[in-house]
Amino acid sequence: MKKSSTMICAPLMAETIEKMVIQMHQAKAQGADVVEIRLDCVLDFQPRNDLETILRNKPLPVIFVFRPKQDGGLYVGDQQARVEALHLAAELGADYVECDLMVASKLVEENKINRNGHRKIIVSSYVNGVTPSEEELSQIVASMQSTGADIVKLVINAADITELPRIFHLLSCCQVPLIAYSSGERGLISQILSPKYGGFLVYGSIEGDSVPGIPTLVNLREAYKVHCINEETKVFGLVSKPVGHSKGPLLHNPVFRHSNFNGVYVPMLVDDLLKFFNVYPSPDFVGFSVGIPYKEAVIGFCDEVHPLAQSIAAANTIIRRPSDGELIGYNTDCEAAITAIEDALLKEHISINGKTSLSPPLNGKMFVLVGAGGAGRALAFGARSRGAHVVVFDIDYDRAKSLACAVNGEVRRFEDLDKFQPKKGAILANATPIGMHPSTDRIPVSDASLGDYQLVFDSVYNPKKTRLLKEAEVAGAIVVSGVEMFLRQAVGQFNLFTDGQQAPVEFMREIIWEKF
Ligand SMILES: O=C1C[C@@](O)(C(=O)O)C[C@@H](O)[C@@H]1O
Repeated sequence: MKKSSTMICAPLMAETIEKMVIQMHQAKAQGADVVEIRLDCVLDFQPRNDLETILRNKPLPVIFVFRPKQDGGLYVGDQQARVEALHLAAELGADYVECDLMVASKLVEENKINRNGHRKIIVSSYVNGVTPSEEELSQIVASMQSTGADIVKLVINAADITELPRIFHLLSCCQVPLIAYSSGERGLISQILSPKYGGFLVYGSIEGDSVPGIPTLVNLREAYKVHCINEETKVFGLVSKPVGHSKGPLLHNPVFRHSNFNGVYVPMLVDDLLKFFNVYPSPDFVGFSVGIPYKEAVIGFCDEVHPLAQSIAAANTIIRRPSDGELIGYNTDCEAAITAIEDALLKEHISINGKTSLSPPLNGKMFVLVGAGGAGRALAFGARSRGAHVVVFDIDYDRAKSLACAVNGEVRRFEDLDKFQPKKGAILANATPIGMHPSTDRIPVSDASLGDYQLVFDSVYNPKKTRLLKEAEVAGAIVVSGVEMFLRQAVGQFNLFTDGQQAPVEFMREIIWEKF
């Protein structure tokens, strides 16, 4: 059976009917296809009057929900009154009425007797604890369907991203229209990818009135372009922890659309890499970006590693080879960061000398690196390959030492960073997350020492201009934002994700600098 396309539903939880009416119109303007009216949130609810007002003013199809306290709603009154209100909603012409299993059979029965055409009953259930197995989930849905439900809704509370493929399986196999998802950051992709697996609808909140655990309508429409997702859509995920700071979805998704490439890029909050790669072997997930803190550890999960990533011992990109499903690791950070720094030095040279320099701009320079993790390794190898002398600082001295050794550089104690005297013309590069959103007031080096550097680079890209860069600019250094590295590594990833399609670089640059 071909499933119809997934709708976007805005749950509305205003306290007055007047506000509900305003919000229904806002939801429509923000791209909702249907609204859910939470009757249990309305103070002093007057069933007939209030339902009629909603139905008279609705700009979109309406789902009425009257959720009791035990299911996470606000209604504490009499059960009979609740069923009667829902029944009245159906009678007055609601498009959908949602109820819990407890009252489902009663409502379905009454609705059948008075049925007049299209109103539909959604029967919902909340599953707490670990997500049940695929078989158990199918049984739950079957028993819910046996109440006579037109649509079944299952809300799961996954504690780990590795539980979500069970939801995907359920959605793709289910014969009855099904809403199934897990809320929260760890469940987010079960919502975004619902259209791929044929879900009946996904939820998005209106701007300024966010609902915990679900994305906003604008996010669904604009960041994830969920209306463009279908069965064939290829999924790319950012494997990271934390992941919420990433601007990757805001960049990759519009670029996929712009290039007519049927892909979606989603944040994947991964707690355990081993469990993750065991549970996500599906060919639907065709590629990954890798963020903190996994760039080094993922090397161990790749079947093959590109020589550059191998020498750096860190990957920020993984592609699942279509022919055999093998995972291939790449590093697009290295060239991204180094060319961003080189271009800024070349530009400076031209502005001072009026002509371009013939020698590689990093050759012979001191490159002071703070942070010897995955991003730091890429910077160190890149700087070394351009002839720079690398000095490494990290709070983990042994980690700094082993990186310094690998690039024939020097290691220094982290405590000595502020009083370190660099050579004239030295570069300072921050490859730690210090200063990243939301801890934007943090800085890895004291501002007093910043004037000693010719150029300061920060791999942090959110915010665009970190405190480190602001202070470095005041101290007179050339500054290079992590945004430039982020853009360039994403260009490299686009080429790999799309099997060689040319990235629309100018379009990407515009998004990054103007829309972020
Ligand atoms: O370092 C970064 C940033 C990133 O992790 C993100 O936050 O989107 C994505 C990675 O591909 C990249 O190497």
